[in-house]
Amino acid sequence: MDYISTRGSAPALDFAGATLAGLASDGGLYVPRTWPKFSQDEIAAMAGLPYAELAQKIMLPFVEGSLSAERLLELTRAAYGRFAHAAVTPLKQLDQQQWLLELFHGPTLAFKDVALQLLGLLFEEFLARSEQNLTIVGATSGDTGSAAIDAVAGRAKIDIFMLHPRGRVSDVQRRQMTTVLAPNVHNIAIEGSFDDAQAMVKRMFNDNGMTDRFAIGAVNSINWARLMAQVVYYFAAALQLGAPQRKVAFSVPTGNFGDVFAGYVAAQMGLPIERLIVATNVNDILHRALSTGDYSQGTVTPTAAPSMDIQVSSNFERLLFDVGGRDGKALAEQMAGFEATKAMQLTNAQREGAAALFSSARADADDMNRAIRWAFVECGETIDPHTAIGLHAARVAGIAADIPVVTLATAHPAKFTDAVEHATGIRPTLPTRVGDLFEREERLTALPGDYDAVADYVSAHATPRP
Ligand SMILES: N[C@@H](CCOP(=O)(O)O)C(=O)O
Repeated sequence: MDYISTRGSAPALDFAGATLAGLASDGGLYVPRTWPKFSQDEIAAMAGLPYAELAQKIMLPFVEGSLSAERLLELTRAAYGRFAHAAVTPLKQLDQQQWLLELFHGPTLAFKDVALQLLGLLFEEFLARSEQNLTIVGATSGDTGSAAIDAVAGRAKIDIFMLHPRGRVSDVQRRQMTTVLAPNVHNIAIEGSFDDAQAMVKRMFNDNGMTDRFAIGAVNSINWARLMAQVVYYFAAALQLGAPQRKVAFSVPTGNFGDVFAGYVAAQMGLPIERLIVATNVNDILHRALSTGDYSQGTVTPTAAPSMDIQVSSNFERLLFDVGGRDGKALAEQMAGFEATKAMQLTNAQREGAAALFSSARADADDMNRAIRWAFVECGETIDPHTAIGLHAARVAGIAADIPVVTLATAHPAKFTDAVEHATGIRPTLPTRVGDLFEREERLTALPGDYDAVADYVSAHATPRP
């Protein structure tokens, strides 16, 4: 399988190359040249497989040429062996129609572990084949940071620099990053929003002064390997609910559009998905784009669901590319317009292509609190604010009663104790596997929201190319 850029001019790469490159050199995102397809019989035969084996089957066509089937299985077994639930992503029934897919049983209690545990191993695998080292530069609104740090802390040939918006992540989220004291881990708290941090990360990939000296790598969902690993749990859930004979809808708490784009990929591969519901908080650029075609960047409003406090959703570019006819040159112009004006109108083809599978809903703080309370009182489940936004959207989406609707439960409620206590009156406790998080020493560097300050810091601390 080879990978092409959404902006049409970067060289095509194989899976190993795309994984190490992260972002394409023309500023675009890598996507597979074609979508691999499974027949309905092939999908039916996957029912009941252990998660690591299912993951190997789903991902094998994407890694062809870079990993053997046997090696991929070793890596998926190692990655998912660290999860605290035997099913890895267990499914829970809430009522006749609503289900929760629990994605927070990994080491850092969020869905990001499902992909990043594997990505850490893939980096190690591919770096061992060459002289190359990797300077990972990432941005986080809360969950990616700790999951990425856990995945690469102490690994040879890797430095990681993780930028988070100062004061805008929960205490648990911050401590999960800043208490990892491995010498290759660098936490940077910047003044500004996640969008500011993400813009700096993307700029660094195109800063020749940096890329000449350092092999910059990505752990955000701009890295294709992240999305590939997230496709698996859509299959896992749908198979348990009767796929491929029965269609399933998914509601996805959405910020950077990576998790829900993985659902789109599952559908392209043949999984019968009724609808993908994009759930946003008041930072609703995606809801506006999908419902009116207006993709214009608003100001970020801090909320109790900080991981979704995002107004520029990187992976939306992958969808616009695919539903807009895969015209890299046209998309490069469209994205250049967005970068210059912070606004863009979807084309008719893009709107119609997206509307065929996606719908969207926006939840404010009241909607979110009501959903937390409903799950708690009516179903006996404690859910986190992000999951609650997904559940709100799932319940108002108007999906036919005979179609199961699965909300992706993206984070453990104990990552957001104050918000959950506010809605339920009960303070959730951290699982023991997280350990003494609040007793540990923290280490972080505060920097202004200024690209040059961040680039100087990275230059001073990263290992140059050999
Ligand atoms: N919600 C994310 C923001 C980054 O998203 P990613 O999926 O592109 O890594 C977070 O929690 O950091």
